[in-house]
Amino acid sequence: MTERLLVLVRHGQSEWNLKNLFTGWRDPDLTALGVEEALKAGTRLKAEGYQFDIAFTSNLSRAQKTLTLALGELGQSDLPVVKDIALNERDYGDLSGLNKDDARARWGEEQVHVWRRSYDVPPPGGESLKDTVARTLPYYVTEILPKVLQGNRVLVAAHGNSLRALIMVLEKHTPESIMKRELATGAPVIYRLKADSTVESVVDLAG
Ligand SMILES: O=C(O)[C@H](O)COP(=O)(O)O
Repeated sequence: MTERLLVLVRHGQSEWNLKNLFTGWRDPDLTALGVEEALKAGTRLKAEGYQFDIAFTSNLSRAQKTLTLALGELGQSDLPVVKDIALNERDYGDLSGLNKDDARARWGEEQVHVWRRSYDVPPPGGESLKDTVARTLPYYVTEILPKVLQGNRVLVAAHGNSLRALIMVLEKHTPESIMKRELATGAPVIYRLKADSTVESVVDLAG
């Protein structure tokens, strides 16, 4: 039977997650905790018996490092890895590098929440989740999904919002319900797809 396994994992804690800064396309490294979370993602997947045929990641170091560390724990350091800018984090535009609490003090709690979690309101100079879906979904459909449907076991290491963009489609969220779908750092979300590419089962190792 064709397995159609797709595992998504958000990178471990980054230096800028720790400093509470909007990150987007900026490229901070993982913290020591982030390294631990990435290793734990690999050991948890290994403990549950998962192995992969191909992995995808973004052009940003925090996701690439998370993938490398997880693959090391899985004993799969030589797995083919495809890196693409399409899986980068949502571009936070002018907010990039600003402290999230300072932004709340300046623009108000409500406005900052809208920028961070609404579907179609972009932060100044940046991408909304809708914009992020517009760049990640075509990549998913043309590059990732065909591999899954062919029976390859696929691991994707990327970012909170580039993965929420894919999850919106996979889990059929509405613009309202996606606002509440959070993704923990380093916690794999395991999907089995049906032959028609819809989701048969999902297990979020965060919850
Ligand atoms: O880019 C960032 O700042 C984070 O990775 C995700 O930020 P968010 O929690 O504001 O979506």
